Amino acid sequence: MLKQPQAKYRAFAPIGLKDRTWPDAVLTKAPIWLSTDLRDGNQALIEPMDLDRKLRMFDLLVRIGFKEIEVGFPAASQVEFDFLRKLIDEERIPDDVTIQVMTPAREELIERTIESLRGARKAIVHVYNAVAPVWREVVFGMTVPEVMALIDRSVGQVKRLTDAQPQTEWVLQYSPEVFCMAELEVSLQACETAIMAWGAGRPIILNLPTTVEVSTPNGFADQIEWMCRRFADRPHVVVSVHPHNDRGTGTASAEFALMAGAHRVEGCLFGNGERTGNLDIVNVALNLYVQGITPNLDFSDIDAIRAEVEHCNQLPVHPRHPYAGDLVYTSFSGSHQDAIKKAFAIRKEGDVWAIPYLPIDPKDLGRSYEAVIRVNSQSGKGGMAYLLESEYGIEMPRRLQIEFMQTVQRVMDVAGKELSAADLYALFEREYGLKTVQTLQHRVIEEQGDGASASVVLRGDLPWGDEIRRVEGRGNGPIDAFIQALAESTGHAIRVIDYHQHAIGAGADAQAVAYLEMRVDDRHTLFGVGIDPNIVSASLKAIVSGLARARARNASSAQSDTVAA
Ligand SMILES: CC(=O)SCCNC(=O)CCNC(=O)[C@H](O)C(C)(C)COP(=O)(O)OP(=O)(O)OC[C@H]1O[C@@H](n2cnc3c(N)ncnc32)[C@H](O)[C@@H]1OP(=O)(O)O
Ligand SMILES: CC(C)C(=O)C(=O)O
Repeated sequence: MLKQPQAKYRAFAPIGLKDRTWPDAVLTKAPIWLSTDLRDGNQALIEPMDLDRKLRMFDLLVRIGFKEIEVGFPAASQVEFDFLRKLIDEERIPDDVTIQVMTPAREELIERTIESLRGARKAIVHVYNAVAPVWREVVFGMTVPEVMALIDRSVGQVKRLTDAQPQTEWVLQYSPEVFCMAELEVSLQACETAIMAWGAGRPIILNLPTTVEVSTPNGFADQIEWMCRRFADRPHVVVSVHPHNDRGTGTASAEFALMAGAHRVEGCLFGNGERTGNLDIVNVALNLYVQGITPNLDFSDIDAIRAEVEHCNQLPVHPRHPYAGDLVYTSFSGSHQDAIKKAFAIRKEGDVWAIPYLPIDPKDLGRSYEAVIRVNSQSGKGGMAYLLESEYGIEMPRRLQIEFMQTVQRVMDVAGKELSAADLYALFEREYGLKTVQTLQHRVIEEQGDGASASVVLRGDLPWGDEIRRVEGRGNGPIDAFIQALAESTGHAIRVIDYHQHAIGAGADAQAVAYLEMRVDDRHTLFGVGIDPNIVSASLKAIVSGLARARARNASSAQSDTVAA
């Protein structure tokens, strides 16, 4: 790269619209959308769509709800021509959908284009020619008056030919190509020439492209506001924009242009198109949606739409693509997961959407919450707890989350890869001995005391190493009684610090899960977890689980003492 890029590149000269109003405008409704997937998108593919893929794309666009679809460049090739004929001859175009076709301002191509539309109910003929200085001078070798004469001649020809096919309802679209790099007066003159040649008062779309994006989006917005002012009082003129994405700001250009007064937006699904692509219509439409504006396009099953587009274009959509990528609803980082989990926990059906880090409810686009949180080495307890709760119904108390996360982190540091909900549950089962702690055969006998001092006696068979010990204890409840029994039988002193319990599942399959934080032998503070269909058994298992973990810690510290010695 150059140390002095100014020697090679020139900054975009601001147009200096001092009384601009667009920055204060607020979007309140969706624009008219035109999909150019079958034209600008198609012309940029490594392998342009064949007939079958074109038909699939057309049907998809209709299903999504596009009312204006640019179906191709019929003079460019036989496939394009045949595709258009198929749509018309087989009456595949719904009554509320208007097709658009594109042609350069060249006599023989205009003729074939109008010919290709014979029998169409309604059609937009899209004529374009470049108006910016470099194109005028280098590509066409034309002066400004010569460019205007070309427009006048070409649009005049379109008018004559379309007048001769009165069974079709015709609209002209004129695009001053590379509008964004042209002098505004020249673009205006080009548009006025097209209007006059078509017939003042007849419906016309003036389509203003950033054929190659060259400025920050505010520059484009100034240009659009300048143009819109000139057409403000002409109801038959629709001002359209056609942004590309060379600077990565196609979406912003479209949105600012709408704020600046444009009525219509052209683009492609997921931003396919020349070079860095056309404007991504899905992006702009869903940006409106999350502002509470109906976009008039339906992306309820965005994954199916994406798969169909990937098939037609033979190009993948990036996993981080706005709204549609595989990873865009997934949080890996701990603090994000924590915030999402907390917000989901208090959210009620019908609430306004206010989930941190998730600008849209994935369910509105047919995505599930399953992939919202994924756990890797960047994650914290919130994400881990969310997965265990959403997939296994485990509602860990906060201090247990902190404790178990240390185990998760140790495993993660070694494995270095993502842990699924199933991996986490397997780890949880192992850590708290959920499979190994056996059901304790027990009986609880309530003793009637003098009112305030009622107590219970618990008798049970405790699996202890290879033997089964008969234990008995008395306390103010089954947990207390069991702790007394354990102290007598095993010598371990246990004090319960905290206790949580809830049900998992419902009906006959319901299980109780108990989480007990305990102090064992005045040495270890830790949790035990027990799951059992019986509430008391779940608690007793939790105590055994905690005691087993404390004894394992004793054993491993004894081992390291031996090694150290
Ligand atoms: C910004 C855009 O996306 S514009 C859309 C561009 N899309 C396409 O080009 C896809 C389909 N195109 C094609 O199949 C072919 O290019 C065709 C059939 C249209 C024309 O093919 P060819 O006649 O071989 O010409 P070629 O492709 O080389 O185009 C260049 C010629 O067209 C002229 N031209 C380019 N754009 C225009 C225009 N809008 N109006 C009039 N003439 C134009 C050029 O000046 C050049 O003319 P020259 O040969 O006299 O110097
Ligand atoms: C609108 C047309 C001419 C176009 O595709 C462009 O300028 O990018």
